[in-house]
Amino acid sequence: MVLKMDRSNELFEEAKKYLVGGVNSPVRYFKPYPFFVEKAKDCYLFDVDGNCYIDYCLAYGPMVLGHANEKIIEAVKEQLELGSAYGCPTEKEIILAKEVVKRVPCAEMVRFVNSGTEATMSAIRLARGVTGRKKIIKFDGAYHGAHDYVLVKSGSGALTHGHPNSPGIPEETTKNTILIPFNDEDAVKKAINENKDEIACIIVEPVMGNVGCILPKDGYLEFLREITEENGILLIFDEVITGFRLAKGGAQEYFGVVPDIATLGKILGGGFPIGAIVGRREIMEQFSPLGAIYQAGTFNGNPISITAGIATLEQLDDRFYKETARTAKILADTLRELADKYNIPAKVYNIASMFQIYFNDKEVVNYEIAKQSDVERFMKYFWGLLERGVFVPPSQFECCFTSIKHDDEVIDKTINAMEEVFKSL
Ligand SMILES: Cc1ncc(COP(=O)(O)O)c(CN[C@@H](CN)CCC(=O)O)c1O
Repeated sequence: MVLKMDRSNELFEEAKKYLVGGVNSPVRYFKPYPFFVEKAKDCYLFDVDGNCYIDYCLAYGPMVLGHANEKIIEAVKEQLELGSAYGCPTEKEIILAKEVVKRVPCAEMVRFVNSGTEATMSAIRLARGVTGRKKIIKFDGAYHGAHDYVLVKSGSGALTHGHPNSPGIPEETTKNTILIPFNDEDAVKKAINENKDEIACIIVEPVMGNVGCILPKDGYLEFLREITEENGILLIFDEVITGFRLAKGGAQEYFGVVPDIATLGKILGGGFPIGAIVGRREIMEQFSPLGAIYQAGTFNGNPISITAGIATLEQLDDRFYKETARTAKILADTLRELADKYNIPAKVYNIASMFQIYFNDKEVVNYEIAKQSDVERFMKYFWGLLERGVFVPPSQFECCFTSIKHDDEVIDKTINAMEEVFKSL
């Protein structure tokens, strides 16, 4: 079965002349060339060759209400008539900030920015400014956006395309970034003991969504909370993926562990650019203009993203969380059953609406093990699904997501496609 992709191929040839790799974000690039999207609605993407795909990528996470959500469109259309950027504060920023504070356990105050990258970059600066310490701990394979502090042993596209350590970052910067394996308590203790009183923060994805889907071991997040408190280290939960996805209050609510600072993005913008840093008042008030730690942005809190965010959060009700978790579990269980039925070594992980399969016979508890997965077999799985109208992110080191629009009929179609693919894996 071969997909008709002639127009995408033409566009790709044209795109490559002006856009590096024909794309504006490396994760969107896959060989021989990506499909180009014409439009999207609910759980579907429609490409320029007339192909329709059930979408489990959801633009790498934001589109949990489905594409072109009517209430978001209506709210944003109304706002567009009132203007799109004022350079002045608005009431809507208060409204959304209050909604975030209501949901996110560690949030007493909010600073809106325009991407997860800006959020984690500013959160790390905040931690360093507040503690007066230079060093940070991040975990092998974690991806916290594309900035200098964290592009070391990074996941997501950095790992997919073979450059987890990006060139162009001075050693003077990265020497302050301590790398350790996820889910390894001794490694944390050792790093802290070897860098006594020098570590400003530990930044962690509570569930690692950028090397596939790696869950924290029981008690691991609680352990991080305790050991950071004991050592005057600020704990940052990077909830750009897990925020508002695992629960209304994200991973903090789901696991019952409250960090000092959290970073948010993706879902919060309802399909428009957004990021946020949240935390306790005495920490957040050290940001400019009250404090000296500078953080700023032309489009910070812009009326369009804020409007979309308000319209999004109000739709994330109990049914949303129950349904998206149910469908993700059905698909994860299906993948487990198919791997057994066709005798293919695989491990499948799911939590709330997140799931991913690793073609690996070991339990995937960290980056090193994830990297041993059979990525060639994964891409065969990817193409097999795509040819059957199902789009998962084109990398073993990304995560799949369900939306509220992935109903039982869509799930059944997906299961049929998965069954067909496993026959020839
Ligand atoms: C946990 C986490 N933290 C920060 C970021 C950076 O957010 P953005 O700058 O892409 O909005 C991300 C971004 N995720 C990737 C995909 N896994 C974004 C996709 C892309 O780079 O195009 C993230 O997952």
